[in-house]
Amino acid sequence: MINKLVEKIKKTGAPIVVGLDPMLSYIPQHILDKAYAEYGETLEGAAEAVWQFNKEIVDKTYDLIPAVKPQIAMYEQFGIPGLEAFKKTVDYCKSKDLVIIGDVKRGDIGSTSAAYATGHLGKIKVGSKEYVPFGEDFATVNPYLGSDGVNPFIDVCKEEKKGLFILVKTSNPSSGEFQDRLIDGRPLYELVGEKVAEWGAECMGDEYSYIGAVVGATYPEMGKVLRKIMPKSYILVPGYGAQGGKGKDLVHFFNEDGLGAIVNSSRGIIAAYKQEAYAKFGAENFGDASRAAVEAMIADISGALAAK
Ligand SMILES: O=c1ccn([C@@H]2O[C@H](COP(=O)(O)O)[C@@H](O)[C@H]2O)c(=O)[nH]1
Repeated sequence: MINKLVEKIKKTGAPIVVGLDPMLSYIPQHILDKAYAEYGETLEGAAEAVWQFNKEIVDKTYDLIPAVKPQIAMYEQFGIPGLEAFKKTVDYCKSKDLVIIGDVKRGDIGSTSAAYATGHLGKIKVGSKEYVPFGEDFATVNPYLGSDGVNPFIDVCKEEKKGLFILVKTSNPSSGEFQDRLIDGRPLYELVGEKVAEWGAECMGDEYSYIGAVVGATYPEMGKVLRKIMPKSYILVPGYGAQGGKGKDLVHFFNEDGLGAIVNSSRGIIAAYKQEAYAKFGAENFGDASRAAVEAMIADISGALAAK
């Protein structure tokens, strides 16, 4: 799957991911009204609105982008209907040939990680039948339980040709509380980065490893150091747009080949119609606003890379 991701990035010229993080407050009223008319003001109604919202955004952007990143928390908040909307979204994105990064941030003791890995990246046998539970291509993994919490994910990736993005340095303001703590004079995130490079070396695709890392756009200096520590790992970079990251901050997340990083924006794309810059589209045309925001993001990042 890493080969497909790299190929799609080269083909689109867009090292970006659209984050499908739907909140009811981002969904235009006409979509909510229609879903509630059909299903009532219920979890089912909310999940239907989420699905219709996602579908329009995917329809308006899929030809520009290599990948999407549905954030499972935004679906879990609507319970079982929300998870059904997550699965429907994954399947729809697959039908559009997009690479799907499940932002699920899982990780536990080995036996539990194995079940998470099966659920998100693998297949499950039930009697004589085999099922694909959620079917993402990549999953985000929390490595802070250590190798035995990560290895079951790697095993499923090897079997299924899938991939991981392992949390190394997260984009949030307090990520330094633990991740920047010094151990033998080195910040913890660097040690985790070294471990990602080690795991990744055993899991090479054609050019890059299918074991990647998450490093926040909000910490460009650390991104520069981590790029060197993990030269063959793709870096998923959240924190662009709504969290303040800009193209010019991100150039050192990329390798000299112009590859090696993929930048996520969620609210900045899916709720673009609420921003002044895209207000002219109006809520009715929110998908067109998202498309314009994707185009602006591509121009920002490729402009910054060209000026590097
Ligand atoms: O360090 C991290 C890891 C994951 N995320 C996730 O990315 C998106 C960001 O959303 P925006 O609306 O573009 O801010 C969201 O799903 C986070 O859970 C992150 O932000 N930082």
